Amino acid sequence: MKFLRNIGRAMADAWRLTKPYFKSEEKFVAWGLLAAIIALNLVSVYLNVLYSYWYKIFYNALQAKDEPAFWGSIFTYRFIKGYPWFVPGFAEIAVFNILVGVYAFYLQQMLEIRWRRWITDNFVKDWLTGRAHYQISLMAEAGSPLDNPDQRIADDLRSFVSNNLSLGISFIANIVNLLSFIFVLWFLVPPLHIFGAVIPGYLVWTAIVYSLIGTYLTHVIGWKLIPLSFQQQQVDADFRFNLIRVRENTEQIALYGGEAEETIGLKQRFHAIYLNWWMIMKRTKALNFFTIGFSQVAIIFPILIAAPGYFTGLFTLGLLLQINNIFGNVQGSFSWFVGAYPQIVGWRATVQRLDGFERAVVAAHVQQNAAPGGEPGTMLRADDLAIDLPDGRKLFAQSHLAIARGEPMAITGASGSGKSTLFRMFAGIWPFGKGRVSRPVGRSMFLPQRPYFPLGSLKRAVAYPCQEYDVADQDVRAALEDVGLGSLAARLEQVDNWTLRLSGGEQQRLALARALIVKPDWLFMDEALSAIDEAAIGDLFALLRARLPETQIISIAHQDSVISLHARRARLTRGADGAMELITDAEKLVGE
Ligand SMILES: Nc1ncnc2c1ncn2[C@@H]1O[C@H](COP(=O)(O)OP(=O)(O)OP(=O)(O)O)[C@@H](O)[C@H]1O
Repeated sequence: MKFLRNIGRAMADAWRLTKPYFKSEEKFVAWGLLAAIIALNLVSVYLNVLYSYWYKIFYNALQAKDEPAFWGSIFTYRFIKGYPWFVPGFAEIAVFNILVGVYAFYLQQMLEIRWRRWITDNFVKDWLTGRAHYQISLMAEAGSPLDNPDQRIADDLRSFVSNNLSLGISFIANIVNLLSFIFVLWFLVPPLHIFGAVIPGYLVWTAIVYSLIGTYLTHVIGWKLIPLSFQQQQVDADFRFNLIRVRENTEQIALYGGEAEETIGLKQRFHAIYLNWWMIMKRTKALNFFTIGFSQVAIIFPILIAAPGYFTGLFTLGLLLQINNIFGNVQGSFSWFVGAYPQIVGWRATVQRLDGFERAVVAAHVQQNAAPGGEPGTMLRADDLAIDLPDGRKLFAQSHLAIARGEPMAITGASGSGKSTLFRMFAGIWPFGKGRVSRPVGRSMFLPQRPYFPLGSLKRAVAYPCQEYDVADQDVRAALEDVGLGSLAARLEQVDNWTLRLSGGEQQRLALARALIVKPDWLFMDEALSAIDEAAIGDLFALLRARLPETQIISIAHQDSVISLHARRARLTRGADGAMELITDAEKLVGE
């Protein structure tokens, strides 16, 4: 019962993931390809049935030493007496089999890549819209982690689509194969007379019992592979993620001389792969003993069952071998589950991981919507605002806060006091807390201390988050010149890992160039000048103000040289209840 319930749940999950594509704008192509693939597979079943009749003709010709019949069976069509259909020779069946086999697979691959493209686009979109990717990362800290979303999008989707198709199609083909051969076997073999009873289709019953026992035992031995396979995908992804971290932080690691530590860390990660793999190996060994043994017995089993009929003269050699072939097909189809078990195990684990991803994305959107919000206004304003940490601890408590347009404002406070988190709240990405935050109308831009650069050309790095094709080359060059990176202006097309290539100060200058291009109404800088040499800070700030006269600047800053550039100040300090509060320089605050 539990087994059937599990199968039902797996099918429901898989269907939920499958359905959208077959109802999408690509549905006609999808259904067309699927229908063609299934049709070709059915033709293949039909060719198999033809083969079984061909066997009989062929072996009877051999037994009768009938040379013309022998050659005829290889090259020409043969009409079988008593049957309403004809049997082509071996050559014709083989040619059709080749064509059907090649095109069934070709079309299956075509459907696979189209489906994968569609579902990957959708997963990427779901992950990136509504800041779900960020909320998912916060969920891990709030206690419901989703491991390696990248692997789920890249690897799990690939194997889901491919396993779904190959398992689904082979399942359908097997059912049709089974029904066709049961039909043939039932009528081909005379009923068994035993102890005065007559058992029609006794070989069919034998095949059913044999295969059901096989299926049941396979599941008993193999079901533990499902969680192990799930676990394997996770530890593999963890290991790869750690390798990527090393690649991305190669310079820091080299400077720290952290290679030995990294080696141990990677070894430990790999150890998790190793241990889990051992468990998979042991289970697979037990399963293989059974499935390989089962298939070995299946080679001889039908001959053993039918041989008495041959020896008593009831069957010709041709019929005996036909029965063997047909029984093999019936039993093979019944035992589909046995052979496909390892693939089903992988498929189930993949479906679980993708289902987990989808649920996490839904939860992430709910969490994002929980971020305090309010009607946009002319100023940045918060009422009854409280900010918590993901684990529920209180970080910031303030009933009221209003920042109007005016002179640049600097926000200061001790390390870890919550300045960046306050900015996250202003940006609307921090869901932990309550109150109303009314963000100013117009475009806001946030510059973090460590800028992010997408992989690609320098122009893409500067234009980000705008599309590089939406920004004119001369604007990018002018912005680079303005922020003192004129030497880069001639290299816009150069592709590099700019996070590794540029110095910390250059990276921050490049981020300022972005602000010059975007011209936001509100510019939030979170220690965005911290890596720039003291002598240049004043000039760069003056440049920002000159080029962006309409932009309201709010900076988080520690350095006096930066703070002094701001006419308005606010300070995060600990209030009476232990949570932080923002104390503003009231005289200079242009209030409500
Ligand atoms: N995603 C998070 N999960 C858990 N705790 C967090 C998270 N982000 C921030 N915190 C915690 O919230 C507190 C405030 O962090 P925040 O980065 O806002 O401080 P800050 O004032 O900007 O510090 P600094 O001046 O050092 O940059 C810190 O104790 C930090 O550990």
